[in-house]
Amino acid sequence: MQELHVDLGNISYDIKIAKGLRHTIGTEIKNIFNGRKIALITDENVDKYYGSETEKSLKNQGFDVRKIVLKAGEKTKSFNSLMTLYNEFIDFNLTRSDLIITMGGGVIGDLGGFAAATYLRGIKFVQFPTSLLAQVDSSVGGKVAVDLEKGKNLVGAFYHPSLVIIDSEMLDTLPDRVFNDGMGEVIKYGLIGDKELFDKLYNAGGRNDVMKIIDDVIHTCCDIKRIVVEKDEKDTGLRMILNFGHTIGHAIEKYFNFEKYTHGEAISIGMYEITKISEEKGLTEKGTADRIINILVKYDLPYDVKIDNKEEIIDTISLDKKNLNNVLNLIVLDKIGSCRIIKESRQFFIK
Ligand SMILES: NC(=O)c1ccc[n+]([C@@H]2O[C@H](COP(=O)([O-])OP(=O)(O)OC[C@H]3O[C@@H](n4cnc5c(N)ncnc54)[C@H](O)[C@@H]3O)[C@@H](O)[C@H]2O)c1
Ligand SMILES: O=C(O)C(=O)C[C@@H](O)[C@H](O)[C@H](O)COP(=O)(O)O
Ligand SMILES: [Zn+2]
Repeated sequence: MQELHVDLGNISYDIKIAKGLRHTIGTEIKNIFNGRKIALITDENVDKYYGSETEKSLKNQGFDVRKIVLKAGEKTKSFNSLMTLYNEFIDFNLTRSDLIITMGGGVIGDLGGFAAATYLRGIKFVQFPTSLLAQVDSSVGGKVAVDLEKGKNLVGAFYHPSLVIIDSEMLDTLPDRVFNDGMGEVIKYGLIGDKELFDKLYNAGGRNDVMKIIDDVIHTCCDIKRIVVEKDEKDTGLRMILNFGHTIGHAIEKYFNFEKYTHGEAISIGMYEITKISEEKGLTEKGTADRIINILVKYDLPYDVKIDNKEEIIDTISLDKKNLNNVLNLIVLDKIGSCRIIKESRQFFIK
């Protein structure tokens, strides 16, 4: 088992990473929770593979479990789903001494985490991430949210889990497209802070090679995120680097109505596009954008996209949460493995 401790004073928590950990989830939960009721939130795909085993493992420890299964996909990260969850919690008489577990990808983690942050003004929750993206990124750091029609994660909170349980064997049931989507965020970690990780992924042959070193890859990404979040929990400075590629990426997701591109795909385009611009402006080492294309192609990730209405993208960028007083905080690479935050206006995106 590999373990990390996110040190945030009285809201600190552990991240546990081990193959097969799902089989003992009941015991892991028993170690950190002495209440009785658990609302287990998941989606229909994850439920199909892991729903009954997880429920059984929890019930074997004496917990009273209510499994709530939502539709899969980004559109589930909505106020409608929140209402469904709140109503289920009330029906189950879930109280502040009880627990929520989010078992799924980033959609279930972000939505269920926000439900946990707000129901009864906050009840304890555990992240049990099942997609690559959720295991390397979204389950850690406490950003929980829902989307609005106007954009991504526009309503949310910083609300940390009490524990993160990661079993990389669960990635075996991921469709290739979803696995590669998670690789978008993994590549981000290499680009912003770990050239060695980037080189490993660049030289790997694809999914099978990555799976040979998967626990180390997950540990490396979670550790980078842990260090950043410990220094800037509330995203007022350093944490913005975790948003590399997201200014454009989130706008692309929204432009295509959250249907055409997944999050990892959209930020892949965002990472390439911003690097192309920053390289042209002499802010980034020459050749970096080409290396980004090469690695994205290896994982079947897109890097460019035809946009008819560029104004709309730029308007959405104005809603980016890193914008303060009309100043855009953008993340650009110095070179692979190193980045910085720059302050710009929307002119940056207009040639
Ligand atoms: N909070 C954060 O810090 C943070 C970080 C990165 C991304 N995000 C958010 O995460 C979301 C994307 O997460 P995602 O890519 O996990 O999407 P997702 O939750 O939609 O999962 C992707 C697909 O994989 C399926 N799936 C998940 N685990 C599976 C498994 N083990 N076997 C088979 N199928 C499985 C799901 O049912 C879904 O169809 C976006 O909303 C993004 O904004 C949040
Ligand atoms: O944890 C962070 O901070 C991140 O920026 C991680 C991102 O990968 C993630 O997509 C996050 O949800 C984006 O946050 P937002 O503040 O831009 O909504
Ligand atoms: Zn992201």
